[in-house]
This record gives sequence, C-alpha cells and structure tokens, in this order.
Amino acid sequence: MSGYVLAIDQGTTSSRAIVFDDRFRVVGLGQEEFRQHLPRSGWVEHDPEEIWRTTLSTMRSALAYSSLSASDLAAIGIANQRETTVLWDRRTGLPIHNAIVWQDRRTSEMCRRLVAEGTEPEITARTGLIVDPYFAGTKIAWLLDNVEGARRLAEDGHLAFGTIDSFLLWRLTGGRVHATDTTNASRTMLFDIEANAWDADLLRLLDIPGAVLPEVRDCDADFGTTDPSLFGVAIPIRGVAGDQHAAAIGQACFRPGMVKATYGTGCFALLNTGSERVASGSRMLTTVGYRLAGRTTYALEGSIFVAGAAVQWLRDELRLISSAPESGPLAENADAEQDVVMVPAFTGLGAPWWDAEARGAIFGLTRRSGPRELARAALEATCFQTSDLLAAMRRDCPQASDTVLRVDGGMVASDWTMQRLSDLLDAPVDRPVVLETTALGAAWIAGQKAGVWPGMDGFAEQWRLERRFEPGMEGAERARRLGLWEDAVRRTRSTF
Ligand SMILES: Nc1ncnc2c1ncn2[C@@H]1O[C@H](COP(=O)(O)OP(=O)(O)O)[C@@H](O)[C@H]1O
Ligand SMILES: O=P(O)(O)OC[C@H](O)CO
Repeated sequence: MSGYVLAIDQGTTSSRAIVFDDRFRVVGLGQEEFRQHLPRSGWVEHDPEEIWRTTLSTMRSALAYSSLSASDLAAIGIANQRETTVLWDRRTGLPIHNAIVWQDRRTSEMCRRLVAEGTEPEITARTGLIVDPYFAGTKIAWLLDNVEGARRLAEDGHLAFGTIDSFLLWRLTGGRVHATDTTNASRTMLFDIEANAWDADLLRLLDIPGAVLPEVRDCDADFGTTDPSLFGVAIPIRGVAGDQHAAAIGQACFRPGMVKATYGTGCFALLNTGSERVASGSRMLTTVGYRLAGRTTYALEGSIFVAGAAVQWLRDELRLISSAPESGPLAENADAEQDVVMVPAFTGLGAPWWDAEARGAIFGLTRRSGPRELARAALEATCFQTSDLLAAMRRDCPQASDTVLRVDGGMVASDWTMQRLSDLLDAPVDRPVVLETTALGAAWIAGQKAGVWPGMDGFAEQWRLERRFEPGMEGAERARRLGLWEDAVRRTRSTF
C-alpha cells in the first residue's frame, strides 16, 4: 500500500488539506479562507455548509496539486478547531443553525450562573475544565433553548451534536458515522476524562438529552470510510484529534514535561503530563493530550484567545500595517524609552484569568507613541501571556521547570517575536523545520494506524530544529517588563 496520507486541518479562519508522503514531506496542499459571522458583539459564528464546502474543495485541490488520485491515499486524518458547536438533523444532514465558534461569549451569563450555584469544583473534577463560554456544553444548551423546535427534535432523537470533526465525519461518510475522538470530547464540559465517558450528571445539569451525543472513540480508531460518491473510492479515515492535540503530536511532544505552543489566531500551550492527570492549582485546564491504542496521555493546557488576531487587528482595523510580517520589523524599531503595553482581551481573557467580561486596553501611551510602539505591544502581549501560562504550568507540574518550548503556527515566522518570547520566558524556544505540525500530527495518527507510517519513536526521530532562540534579556529588565504586564492585566480585568 502507498504511504500517502491526507490530513484535513479545519481551522478557525481557513480549511486546509495537506497530502504527505511516507517521509513526512508535503506533496499536496489546498487552503481556503471562509467567512466569520459576527452577528452581535461577542458572538462568533461559522456557516457549517461553508466549512464543509471548503474542506471538500481543499481536499480535491491538495490531491490535484500532488498529482495523486484518491485511490493512492492510504488513509485520512482529521484535525479541527475545537469546541465549535454544530447541531444538525440526522434525517437530512442539515444544520439547524450556524456553528457557534469557540471564541463566542454568548453563554457567559449561563456560565456565571453555574459558578454562582457552586458547580464549578465538581465540573472541574470531572472534566478538567473551568466553567467558561469557551467550551461546547453551554453552546449546545443555548442552541436547544433558542432555536425554535430544537429541544423537541433532540428529545425525539432527530438531532445530532458535533464539534467540527464529528460534523465532517458525518458528511464524509455519507451520514454513516456519528462519532468524535477523546480529545474533542474532552472540550465539551460534558465528558469525564478519567472514566473516558460522557457524564450523565453534567448532561442533566445543562439539560442536554444524551441522544444528541456522538460516540467517543480513541484518536486512532476506525472512523469509517469516505462515501464513494465524494472521491470515487472509499478512503479509510483512521485518525481524529483536536487541532492543538494534533500539533502536540506533530511536534513529537510524547514525553512528560515536553511543551508546545501554537501561535495562530489564539495561542494554545500544551504540556504533556503522561498517564496521570495533573490537577491545576493555577486555573490551567487539565485535558486529554491524546488517546492512542486504548491509553490516555493527559496534558495541562493554557489557552490564550488572542495572539495573531492582535496582529490582524493592527492590519484590518487600525491599518497600521498592510501585512502581518510587517509587524516584527516595526516592533524592532520601537522606542526603548516607552512602555506601551497592550492587553488584547478582545473576547475576554483566557487562562489563567478566565475573565469573559474583560475587554482590551492599551496602557502607557505618550504623545510620541505610534505604529512602532503599538506593533511591539501587540507582539509582546503574546509573549507576556505565554509567560503567564508557563509560570502556571511550572507551579502545577515540576516536570515543566526546565522545559524548552516547541513553537509552531503562523506567528512564529516573526523572529523578533520568538526572540522576545525566549527573553521573557527565560527559556529556549525551538522552531522546527516543519511548521505544518497540526496536519502532520493528524496524518501521523492515521498513517501509523493504517500501517504505512512508523510508530511513535520512528516518528519522533524525524523532528528537526530550524532555529533555537536563547534568552538574552537582563534579569532586571525581564522582571520590570513582566511587572508592567501584571499591572496592565490587573487594570483590565472586570473583577478583581
Ligand atoms: N510574520 C508574522 N508576524 C506576526 N504575525 C504573523 C506573521 N505571519 C502570520 N502572522 C499571524 O498568524 C496568524 C495566522 O496563523 P495560522 O496558524 O494560519 O492561524 P489559524 O490556524 O488560527 O487560522 C494570523 O493571525 C497572523 O496575523
Ligand atoms: O483553529 P485554530 O488554530 O485557531 O485553533 C482553535 C482552537 O482549537 C480553539 O480551542
């Protein structure tokens, strides 16, 4: 059998498909952006049909680019934006509403109520999560309560819930598979990560009928085959993982203590904690890193909602730059005497603050502040936030104390940002040769399961360093800058 594997990387702003050969080289690529629907302040939606159309067409483009045909593929792996919630009618396959995106804050009142009722400790004990609108559970509840007729359809067994992986699986298999994987399930706030099962008490708490839920399988399970009407042949789907989990795999973070951070729209850092779940005392998330061959590997996660999105804001709203790569050189020339600090809480603050109501702020502006200082502040905010996450992880887990950060995602192209990141973390930052780590991780799960790619050790050996950034900032300056950030966050938070 051939060693070609196609990975779907269905992200927040674009759908991508990549074909890899058995030496992990990219031989085909397709990418399409799709629309972000912002019906109200704090609300973010995607059209599931657009997600499906762009996924299908990028798969076809990737195949065409590689000059391969579908029958050359040994398997498909899926990585997806997590938490984004779709409900569809099983009888027609049609969504009953737009997908509610992970960034959407419409259920913050519901979450506040759950916290006020004292439910958070039990929710955290079972799911490893914080009560926040970020996760899928309250989004499902909102759809059932606000889309006319939805609750009755759900109770009658006609509605299916899925994160994007489930929705794509349903469509790819012609409605034959309603399943998800453990990593995606672990982001719903309805899943017991110890028992590896949906939690009946949490379903009752959020008033969600169990009939809507997909079956939960391991990341490397059999997820069926594509409907032959799509590509002419039935291609096996052998791997599914949430995109951040797939990136941790693509970065070969297989040993406890290894950490990766992916800098795209947001930033998500995952620390492998091995077969034991680590409870965070610092409001990090405890999550399933991956589950392969019946064994769960846990992770601590820090989620930052705005990273590259702050650069997009400089480009699209302030129009200070015309493209993202201009931000680094601008920042490099910022006035060293000015301390302009940006807290990009456009959609609230994620870990470790979990403040859904906070909104962005800029401090320290002077008459001489301009595009350079704002560019530095936007890029540095990502570094400061990562520093908060790593400090929390180090408190929670001694294995993280002398760690090297493996980075990927669009924003790591900025050398200035990576150097500043290393300076502020006081730790090395490793940028690999292959930056398509999310797709590579999904492809590896599927490829090794299909028997055409090597196992974990063989795969880990292929990881290659492109550049290591070493810390070079004086300790006193680091402490001063981190102090400025701490002060800015304190003044931005909605609660003290
Ligand atoms: N050279 C660069 N410097 C700074 N930011 C960048 C650079 N290149 C891309 N970005 C940022 O990275 C993000 C895109 O990364 P990507 O991994 O494709 O994101 P996503 O998967 O979330 O859509 C954008 O927000 C963009 O602003
Ligand atoms: O699509 P990305 O790369 O922005 O990742 C989104 C995350 O999975 C949200 O939890």
